[in-house]
Amino acid sequence: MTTIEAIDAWEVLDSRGNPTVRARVHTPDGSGTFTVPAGASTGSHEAVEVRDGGDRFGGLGVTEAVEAVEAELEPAVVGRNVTEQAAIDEALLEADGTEDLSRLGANAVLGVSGAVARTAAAVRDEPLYTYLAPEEPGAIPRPMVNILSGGLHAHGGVEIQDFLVVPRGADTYEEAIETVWTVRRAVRDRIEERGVRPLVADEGGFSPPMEGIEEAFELLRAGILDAGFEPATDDVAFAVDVAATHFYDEDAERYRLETDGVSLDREGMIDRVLGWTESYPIVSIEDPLFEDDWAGWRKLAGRLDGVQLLGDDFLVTDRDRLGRAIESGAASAVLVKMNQAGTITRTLGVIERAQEAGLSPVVSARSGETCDSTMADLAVARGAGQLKVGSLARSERLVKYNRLFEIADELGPTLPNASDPV
Ligand SMILES: O=C(O)[C@@H](CO)OP(=O)(O)O
Ligand SMILES: [Mg+2]
Repeated sequence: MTTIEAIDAWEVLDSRGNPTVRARVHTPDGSGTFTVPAGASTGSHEAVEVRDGGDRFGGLGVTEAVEAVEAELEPAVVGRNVTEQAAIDEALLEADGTEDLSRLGANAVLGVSGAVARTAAAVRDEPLYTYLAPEEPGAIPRPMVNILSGGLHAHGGVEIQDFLVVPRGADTYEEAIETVWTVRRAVRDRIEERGVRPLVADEGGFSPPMEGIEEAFELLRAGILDAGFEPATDDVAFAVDVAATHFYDEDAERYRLETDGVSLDREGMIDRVLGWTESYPIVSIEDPLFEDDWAGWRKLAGRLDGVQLLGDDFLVTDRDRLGRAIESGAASAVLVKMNQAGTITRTLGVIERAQEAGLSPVVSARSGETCDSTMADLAVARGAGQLKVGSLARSERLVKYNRLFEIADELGPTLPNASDPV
């Protein structure tokens, strides 16, 4: 048994330059650190991060969350065996006392929970991806990689948040990354040819001016062809994170797609999404409808054929919402973000529940990231099959992609079968 002796926490900065929580767990046999990411296009049902308000860092400071780690969470876990992740996470939830972790903050709680997992793996002298595995770890996940960005991540531009590519024709991780790198380079060249600077958004995707949403899809298609691949579901496919909640006008019940000059009701939005899937080789579509439109999601699920319907703001890595989606058939995949759940144990529970029910878990980063690679190990440990980290640029993204190169070297580079049901 290795007991937790102490926990430290600091306010550090994330990839947007915003304050976030870093925690370190100390034991006699070693220590481990975890740094918490933060979303911009957050779902309203996710676990709540605590920010200070007031003048410090424009109200975004996390001193209260940092203090909560040392004042309330440390006493709740000191003396416990560091490998008892589930019991420790339960104690953290009890110390907070709210379902959404809004008292002490999901950023405080996850900081400790993540650092406990990392410390336990270090103490056992094993990689995190085997420590977090039930028995054997799974394969390297197939990445879906952001090429073009819009919505809240681009601070203007198209409303659709992520246009991604999925290297479905690649058999190995290395081949997948090289494929996407080539496509990204080709898209960058096309943007430059238009006399526009290829500046990147929060997740490293390009965000050139667009006259319509179709133009973004066409740019992806052209980049794939320029790179020598086929824009096709079995070669280089498309994925989209619509993040529709963030351009939905709840009062008017309309989706305002200003880039296309339209304002759509639910039926109109469903038809538009289906139109995209008919025109382009889309294999995965995330948050195409408002986060609380359960009836709309069910309807769309019934009309999509062979396209993964992925819930992010809709399911918020929450067991209950996932359970409801499974029962009602409202989604076929769940995005998994540790800080939406708030603890490692809750996150693992969501992955397990999804896998039992035949839904695909897609392990995801946040738009405000840190150079913490835990999510890469988590995805491998649980055989999640798919991973969404952002673009092949910016170090907070690359640390995850590069961690997978290391793991691939140890475990073998083969990706899960691309023809598995999406
Ligand atoms: O919507 C998403 O899937 C994520 C990552 O792309 O964004 P954010 O972290 O801002 O919620
Ligand atoms: Mg999303």
